Amino acid sequence: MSKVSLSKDKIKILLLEGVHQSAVETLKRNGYSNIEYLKTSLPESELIERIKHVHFVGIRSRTHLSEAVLNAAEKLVAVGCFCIGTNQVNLEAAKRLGIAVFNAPFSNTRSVAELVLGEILLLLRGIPKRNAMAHRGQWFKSAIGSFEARGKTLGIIGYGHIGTQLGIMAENIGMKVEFYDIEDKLTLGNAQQVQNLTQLLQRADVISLHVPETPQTKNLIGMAEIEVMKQGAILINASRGTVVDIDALAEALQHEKLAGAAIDVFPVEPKSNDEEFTSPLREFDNVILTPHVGGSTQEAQENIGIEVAGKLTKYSDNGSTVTAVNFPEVSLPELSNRSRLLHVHENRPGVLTQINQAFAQHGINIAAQYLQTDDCIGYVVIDVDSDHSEVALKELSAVEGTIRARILH
Ligand SMILES: NC(=O)C1=CN([C@@H]2O[C@H](COP(=O)(O)OP(=O)(O)OC[C@H]3O[C@@H](n4cnc5c(N)ncnc54)[C@H](O)[C@@H]3O)[C@@H](O)[C@H]2O)C=CC1
Ligand SMILES: O=C(O)C(=O)COP(=O)(O)O
Repeated sequence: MSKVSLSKDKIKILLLEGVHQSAVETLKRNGYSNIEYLKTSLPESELIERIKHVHFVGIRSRTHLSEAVLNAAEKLVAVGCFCIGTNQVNLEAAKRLGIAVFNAPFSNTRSVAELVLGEILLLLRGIPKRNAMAHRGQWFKSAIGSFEARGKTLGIIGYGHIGTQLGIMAENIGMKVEFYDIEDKLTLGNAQQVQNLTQLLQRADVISLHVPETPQTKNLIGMAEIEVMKQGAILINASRGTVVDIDALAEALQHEKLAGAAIDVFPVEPKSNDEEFTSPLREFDNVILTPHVGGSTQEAQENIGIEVAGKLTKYSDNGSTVTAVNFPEVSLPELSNRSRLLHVHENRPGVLTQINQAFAQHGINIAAQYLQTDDCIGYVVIDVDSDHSEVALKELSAVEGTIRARILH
């Protein structure tokens, strides 16, 4: 159990993977100056050492916050994922330890959709191959294997924030859009939801993946799925590397079942720009290979920096967990002339009663109380008169089932 009551200059923040400077500026503007900024991710052993002393950590998709890392993070209050995906964090372990995790669910979605649209156009025209040949001095002027996008069918797997935007843009250039999603979705434009994945694979000229990494999406596209795709179809994956069986894709390209592919994410990605990228796809001229840059634009990164740093400062300053991905969400008013106690506990019967009884015994008046729970933890926020705050924190910390308690003045 950790108890935190610190002035802002003592709150240590570790930012990894070169998050945008807008994050640093946002934190500083809010009074947080104790920031360590690294351009790379860190291997697990080094992370375990560094994270021990840190109250907030900011990462992108490359840093793995495993259970072992989180267990070592004795002081960690929250994690900021400066991206959409949170699969790199053991969310359950973080929750059990009372560590809130935030992300930026929208800020880079447009960037991914735009990149994919460009790739669709280039692949339908066979440009990646012609480009590679031209670089080698070969002149391949021919209409063979070169098509307009107009009238072709785009099959989107995962019709969420990215899939929907891509669908609208693709319709604007005359494509027919169909999608498969495990949820019933409001269709935008003239898109049509199909009932099963096989149907989508059979009908689409281009398949683009926009699902999260989950146990269900692991190898969602393998040999059997590629087999049912149209002869000469195109496959695009800018979601997560685990979603496509890369060996199956390489084989399909070898046999010219597929006319091309664009892959931005890989089962194993280099840890830094200095490490060599290895993949069986490197040999294919008709594959656009990009180094996980779907969301890497100036606009997206700047907005993400502001958004996630804003969520971290809000949680630190006022306790709000709105949009946390692994935590009960509590929206809180500004704190004025009082102290606020934040208490994360195991969700078991009687915790609130214990708190209220302990406060009553010590004559601590509760000015406001907010509670949200999920099946695993509860998060209660209590505003008290500042005179009583230290006693209140002591009492709160002694409550059975307490995971973390902290105080804000
Ligand atoms: N390449 C890059 O740089 C980036 C990659 N991403 C990846 O793209 C993914 C999607 O992003 P968003 O569209 O913002 O997410 P989202 O959560 O808005 O949409 C995901 C959609 O996939 C659906 N889905 C989930 N499991 C499915 C399954 N098994 N089969 C079919 N549909 C399924 C969901 O119902 C949802 O509609 C992210 O989870 C992230 O992994 C996101 C941003 C940048
Ligand atoms: O937002 C996401 O999920 C991404 O995949 C982008 O990851 P990145 O911040 O570029 O490492």
